[in-house]
This record gives sequence, structure tokens and C-alpha cells, in this order.
Amino acid sequence: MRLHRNLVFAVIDALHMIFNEGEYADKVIEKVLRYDKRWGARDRGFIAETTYDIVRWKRLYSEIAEVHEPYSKPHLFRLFGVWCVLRGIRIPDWKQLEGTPERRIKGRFDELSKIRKFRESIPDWMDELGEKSLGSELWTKEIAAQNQQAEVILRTNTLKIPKPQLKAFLTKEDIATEFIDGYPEALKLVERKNVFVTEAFKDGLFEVQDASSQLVAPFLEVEPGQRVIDACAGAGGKTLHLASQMQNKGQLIALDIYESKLKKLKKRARRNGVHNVETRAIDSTKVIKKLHNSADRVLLDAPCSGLGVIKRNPDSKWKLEPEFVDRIMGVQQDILQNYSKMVKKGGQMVYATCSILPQENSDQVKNFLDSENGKDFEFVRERNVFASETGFDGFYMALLKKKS
Ligand SMILES: C[S@@+](CC[C@H](N)C(=O)[O-])C[C@H]1O[C@@H](n2cnc3c(N)ncnc32)[C@H](O)[C@@H]1O
Repeated sequence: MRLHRNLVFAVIDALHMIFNEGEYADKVIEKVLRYDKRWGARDRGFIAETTYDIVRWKRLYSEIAEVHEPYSKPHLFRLFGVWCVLRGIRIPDWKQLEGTPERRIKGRFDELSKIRKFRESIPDWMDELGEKSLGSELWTKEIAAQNQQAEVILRTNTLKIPKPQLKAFLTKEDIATEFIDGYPEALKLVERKNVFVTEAFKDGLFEVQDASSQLVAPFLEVEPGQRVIDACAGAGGKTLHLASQMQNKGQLIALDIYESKLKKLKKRARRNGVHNVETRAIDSTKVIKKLHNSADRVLLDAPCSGLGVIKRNPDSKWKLEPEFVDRIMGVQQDILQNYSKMVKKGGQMVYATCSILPQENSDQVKNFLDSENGKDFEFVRERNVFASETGFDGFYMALLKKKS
């Protein structure tokens, strides 16, 4: 591979903004990709993937390169030098990369790879929490799987098109996809491409949604004509899926504490041809009270640590703090306690997270079922989805039924 100076400089700029200025990797990449309109798909791919790679392996590369925060420009070039050597890319003869110690880098890599927190490039606290929560064997496998680059998965919008036709439509747009066993609406991209510029996307024929996330809406067992509440709807990834499962019939109420996210949801709903959704921002407890005992189905896609989706958000390894995990667990139990009141007798509720920690998952459900509000509910089933088993995101979902 021949390295182009302006592309590498864009990567160094991006790393500076992410590591030193605390900006989010996806936003930064969007920003640097606007530097030069002449960059083609391959150039853009290089910038995005190299930046994500160095973000993913920040701790390991920093130990190897013996650099630390805040990273000066020469430090960032040393990280880049490590990336080149470990990928077998010839170091160009630029002054910024002069004297890159190739043999020493390989030696340090072999040495550090014996220790999980360095090999997998994670903070000490996260390694300790993962091992304590999942046991050494599962955590070791899981964190290794979470460090693999995420594949691009699409969910067919069955309100508009059947999956085989979508596949054919995308082939015409030069996007090759394949089916995935066990995921009835999913298509996996054979090669990473920007799907947001396709006609199929603009026509609302699909959404980008990880395969594990596609398991959540069907877990709630919705039917056309029901009243369904998506209580932590965000920008609506699962709301849209619920709407397609309801065949656009019935009432779908999308709630969130952020109006801005619900605005995005509405825009996506229009593109998807979804007509049965209404949004309500939770700006007081009244919003929930008004809906007490009214819903056939309630989805609680709760805020969480995101420890199941590190492959999609590698910078969360450096942004997440143990105090946040403790705090969000309190929010999760509040959501279970208060929002479960919206389910009517005989109705069903799914509690889901994109975390793999039992403290955020089955323990929360158990604590809820043991509480006063939980007495009205019975446990139906749960599913723990691990990246190390499926290759997709880590997820948890539990189905509860309100007694009649
Ligand atoms: C896991 S995300 C939801 C993702 C979304 N369901 C999707 O599929 O795209 C959790 C959401 O819960 C929202 N949230 C956080 N605290 C909340 C609360 N107390 N009540 C309702 N929503 C909350 C967040 O704003 C965030 O959008």
C-alpha cells in the first residue's frame, strides 16, 4: 500500500480532535472527510478506517510507542508508525516518520500481547469489571470479538419491499449483499460502501441496523392494530422496525427525553413510509401517567453502558467511566419501575440493552420482578446475545407479561 501524505495528515488531525479535544470519532471523521472534495471512495475509506483502527488500539499502540496524553503531533505520528509496522505497511521516508523503530515495535507488541488489557487495548477498570461480571473465559472471548471491525448490516423495510427485491435493487446500484441465516430482514454488505448515497436508501427501502438490534422488535411480539409504546425511542431504529412489524396498522407512540432525537425519528419515519407513529417528549411525569394501563406492548430499549457495541463505537473505551455505569444502572431500574405501569393487563413488555453486563440486564429484571411494581408481571424469556457467539453486537432482551 502506498501512503498519501494528505490522507495521513487528515488521520493525524482526526486523532488530535478525538484524543486531545474529546470529540466523538464519528463526528470528527465526517468533518475531516469534508477537507477535500476530490477524495474518492478509497481515500475516504482509508481515512475513516485508519482513524478508527488507531482509536480502537489506542492503549496498545501508546504503550508500544511510549507516548501518552495529551498527544503532541510527533506522538500521533509515532502511533501512526506503529499502525504501519503492525499492518506490514512500508514506512515512507517522510521526516515525521524518520527513525521508526520497526524491530522494537514488533518486539514490544509480542511482549504486551501476553497481557489482556494491553492486547485488547482497554482501560484497567473495564478489564476488571468485565472479568468480574462475566468470568475470565467469556470476557476474554467477548472483548476480543468486540475489537473486530463491525460489518455493515441493513434491515429491509418490508413496508416497501421484500428482501430479495431489495437485494436485486442494490445489486443494480453496485452494492453486493448477502442473506444472514436467522435474521429474516437482514442483508450484509459484502464490501464496505457508503449506502446512504443510494437511491434505495433515499426511497426508504432499508435502514442500517446491526443484526442483533434487529432481534429486539420481534421479541416484543407486536401485532397490527395494537397500541405499542417505544418508551426510549431515540432516533427510532427500533420504532421503525416495530412499525413494519405492525404493518403500519394500530398506534405506535415513541417517547424519549430528548425532543431532538424524536425529530430525527419523524424524518426517518417519513422516508420509511411509516404512518402510524406519533412522538411525545417526556418533559414531565404526566406524559407517562396519561398512558398508565393503556398499552398492549411496551418496549424499554434502555440507556446503558454500551459495552455490547464497542466494535461500532471504539472510542467509547476511552469515553466511558465507571461512575457512568453505576449511574445508568439506577436510571434503568427507574425506567423499569415507572414505565412498566403503561402496560395493560395481559400486555407484554421487553426490557433491552446493548450491554453484556448481567448487572444491567438479568439482574435488573430480577430486581424489578422482586419489587412491588414487578409483582404484576411474569417472566417469559430472555436472550443474551454475545459478539463472540454471533459476530454481531452484544445485546440483551427480556420479555415480561403483565398478569390478567
Ligand atoms: C439505547 S438508546 C435507544 C435507541 C433506540 N431505541 C434505537 O433503536 O435507535 C436509549 C434512549 O433512551 C433515552 N433515555 C435516556 N433516559 C431516558 C428516560 N429516563 N426516559 C426515556 N428515555 C430515556 C436516550 O435519550 C436514548 O435515546
